[in-house]
This record gives sequence, C-alpha cells and structure tokens, in this order.
Amino acid sequence: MTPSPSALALLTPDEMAAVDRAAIAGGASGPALMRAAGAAVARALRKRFRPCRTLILAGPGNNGGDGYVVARLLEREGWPVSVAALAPPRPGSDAAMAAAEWRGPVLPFTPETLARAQLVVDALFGAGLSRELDGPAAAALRAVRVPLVAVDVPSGLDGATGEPRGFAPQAALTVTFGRLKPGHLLLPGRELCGEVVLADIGLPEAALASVAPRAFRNAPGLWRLPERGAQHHKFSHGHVTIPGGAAMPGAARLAAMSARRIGAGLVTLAAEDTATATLFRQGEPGLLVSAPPPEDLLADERRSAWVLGPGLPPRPETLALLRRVVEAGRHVVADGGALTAAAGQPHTLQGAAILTPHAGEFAKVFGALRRDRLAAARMAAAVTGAVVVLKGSDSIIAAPDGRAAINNNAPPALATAGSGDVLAGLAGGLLAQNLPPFEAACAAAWLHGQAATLALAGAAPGTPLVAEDLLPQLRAAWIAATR
Ligand SMILES: NC(=O)C1=CN([C@@H]2O[C@H](COP(=O)(O)OP(=O)(O)OC[C@H]3O[C@@H](n4cnc5c(N)ncnc54)[C@H](OP(=O)(O)O)[C@@H]3O)[C@@H](O)[C@H]2O)[C@@H](O)CC1
Ligand SMILES: [K+]
Repeated sequence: MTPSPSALALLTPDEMAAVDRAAIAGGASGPALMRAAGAAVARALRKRFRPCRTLILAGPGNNGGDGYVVARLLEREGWPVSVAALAPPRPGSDAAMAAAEWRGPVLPFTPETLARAQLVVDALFGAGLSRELDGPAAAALRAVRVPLVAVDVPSGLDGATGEPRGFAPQAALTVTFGRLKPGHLLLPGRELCGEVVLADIGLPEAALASVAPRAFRNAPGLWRLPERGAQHHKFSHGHVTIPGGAAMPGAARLAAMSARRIGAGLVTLAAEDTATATLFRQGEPGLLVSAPPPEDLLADERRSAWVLGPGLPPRPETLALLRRVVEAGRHVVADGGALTAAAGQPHTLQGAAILTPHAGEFAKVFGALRRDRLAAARMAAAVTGAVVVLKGSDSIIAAPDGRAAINNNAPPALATAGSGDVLAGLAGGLLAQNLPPFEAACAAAWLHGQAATLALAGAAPGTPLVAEDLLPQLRAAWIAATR
C-alpha cells in the first residue's frame, strides 16, 4: 500500500525534540513515552537475539533512560543483564526515575566490564548529541566486538546528517521512535544503523503534526505518476527533446529510450552534427531524429521538456544551448556535460528545472561537498532555483523551497556507466507529462532504483548490472509505483 506523506516524513533530532515538548505540553507523560520506547527496544531485541550476557551502556540523558527501561524488561524475561552508566542522570529527570527502577547490577564503565558482554545495548546518546564523541564513551564504543543494538541512533551518529561526530559504532539493529531521522537513511548513517526498526511509542498525532517536516523518505505517496486517460493523445503526454553529440551518442539514446518508456508522448534526438544524426537513425524506430542544429527545434513550443547533457561535451557551446533553451521557457533537465560546462558558475544553471549531478559534478559546480550533504544539496537548489538530485546510493533530491527527499532503494550495482543517462531521461519524460520538478525528480529517482532492484531480483549480491538492463524493467517499476 502507498504510504502517506506524513508516514514518509523524516524529522531531525531538533525537530523530534520539538515534537517531544509538544507532546508533554499537550498532556502526554514523559515517563510513559520512555517506557514505551524501552519496551520497543526490548521487544525488537528479543525477536532477534537469544538470552545472553547483555550490557546496557547508559548515558546521562533520556537515551540512557530508555536504556534502564530495556535493562528492567530484559531482566524480567530472565536475561542476564547489567548496566554500565557513563554518568548518572540529572536528579528529578525522567531518566533518573527509570534508573531508580533498575535494581540489577550497575558495573563500572570500564573495558573489563565491556569485555564480558555478549551483547551491547548502546543507550549513551541519541537525539541530544551536542558535540563530538570522545573520552570514555568513544573508547568504550570503539572496543565493542559483539553485536550492538542502538537506541534511537548509534551514539555519535548525527541524526540530521548521517555523519558520525567523532565516532559512531556499527550497530546490528537500531530501534527508533515515532519518525525516522535523515541520518537513518543518509550514508554512512544508513550502514552504521544496521537493521532499522521504527517503533510507534504513542506520540500524539497533534504533537507530530506540530512540526512541519522538511525532509522525506522518497517513495510513492510523496508523488503520483501522471494519469493516462482515453481522451489523451501523444502530445498531451509531452514532447522531450534530447540533444546528442558524436562523442557519446549512446548516452543521449539511453536517455531518450528511458523518456519514452516512462510515458513521454514523443521523444526527439536532436543531432549535433550530420554524422550523429546518421547514428541516431539506427536506433529505436519509435525515436524521432532531427538534423542539426538543435536550436532550430526551439520554435516548436510543444517541445516542452529538454534533457541537456547526456553525452554532450562540457564546452561553452553546451552551456550556451542550455541558456537558450531555458530562456525560451522550456523545462530543462541538466546533466553530465551541461553541468560540467557550468563548473564554478552555478548561476549559469538558473532557470533549469532539475540538475542531476553526481558528487564529482556537484563539487565542480558548487565547490567541495561539505560533510552535511543534505544541507549542501539544499544550498545548491536555493542558489540555482532548480531541483537538485545529488546522486549516490542515498540520492538526495532537494527543492529550492527547502523540501528534500532521500532515496534509499538503489542497489550498489546501479553505479554503472549510462545509469545517470537513464535517470535524466526519466526525469525529462516525467517533466514533459507535467509533473512539477520536485515530484518528477523524486519519481525518477525511485523508478530508477526500483528498475535496478527488479533487474537484480534473485541475483547473488555483487551481481553487476548495465544501464540497458534497466529499460525492460521500467514498466514493472511503474506498476509498483501505482499500486
Ligand atoms: N523523541 C521522543 O519523543 C522521545 C525520545 N526518547 C529518548 O530521548 C532521547 C533524547 O534524550 P535527550 O534529549 O535527553 O538527549 P540524549 O541523547 O540522552 O543526550 C543528552 C545528554 O548527553 C550529553 N551529551 C550529548 N552529547 C555528548 C557527547 N558527545 N559527549 C558527552 N556527553 C554528551 C548531554 O550533555 P549536555 O549537552 O547537556 O552537556 C546530555 O546530558 C532520544 O534519543 C530517545 O532515546 C524517549 O525517551 C521517548 C520519547
Ligand atoms: K544511542
């Protein structure tokens, strides 16, 4: 079933703290939420592990408070549990109350204590992480050699960015509450969390609704694919134009074949020179090929969407063509050569609808990628006014208004030559069918990942993929998105 946008919402630690405050202000009980959080961790853990010597590493805040609840509930089930407290909870806090209810062993926070554990529950820091992890906390987590279950996030992982602050341990399981955080999906956070369980701890809907989410997990429900009615004809499904050059004619062809398969009514390959036109004419019979120069096609206003960049050289001419198409008021997906042609001059991309840089292209246009890639993608979108798809295993799709989606359905094998051309073609095909740029970019990224997943279905991990393998899967990906 398609999830609702609110179920796809991601909240940063600060936003989650605001929800927490709203819940308490609305009459929810802090200790009850903590008991529900601890119970969710204990439940998830018991499902996956057999009773064994379990050590709870408890921090001074509510993350530690959750840990004391876990300790009590596991002990009640007969598990051999002990707690090592990094620091005592603040007197009078919910965590202090949870700690007072723990009557089992409290061991010194030392390497010897850790060495005896067969399973570690990391309840040191969660949403309240306020600085780099160092000292005994970092040393203890670095020394863990047994499975680790993280409460909310592996301690040290920044839930807003997915980047470790100082250090964050590798978890086998992470149990989080109410909403996922960007850091559960962004790399390396996604890998460090291991399996992620999102538990409902009874946060009131009104409290959750009091914070407007700015980030989402990318999935159908965040967008809808265009509807196709009997009264529609090929022009109502849009016309995509893709200029292509002699150096890499395959790139433009892959983009064009993808745009057709995602429902664009007409797709034209606009040849840069006559030799390229001859090459293009040997392609799919349903593709239209036009002789040079591509600019001549601008007079036809039905050519509403243009994909500029796959296989084009990063030359000033490419950028000049992009400017002309943008100034003619067309929806433009800028990729590959069109992006590199704009190296160091992001303003020249203003007016494009969607930019699809990988990390290297992003750095060339916008400067070195900061550790907070979500913020970097949002900055690039704000500077250019375009939707930016920062491509990777955790592609970030950022809109100029601050909305962002994180895509997490792309298998590693998707990082292959031509894969980006397919993505650009999908985005162009959806733009031509009048999807707004953010929705078109999100849908394209998801369909791309889904097509790769389907192409690899049943294959052993590590099985390679070529971009052409995606094309026959696009129909099934479409069907999966509309279920
Ligand atoms: N969302 C919800 O609705 C619910 C959330 N719940 C749980 O609450 C958790 C958030 O709790 P929280 O706000 O008390 O913060 P938490 O992560 O325990 O850390 C704060 C303490 O750590 C300290 N500290 C921080 N960084 C440090 C460092 N690097 N090195 C050393 N110290 C450091 C910090 O010190 P300070 O910054 O104040 O100096 C402070 O003492 C959340 O993750 C979830 O598990 C559930 O109980 C139920 C409902
Ligand atoms: K933690």
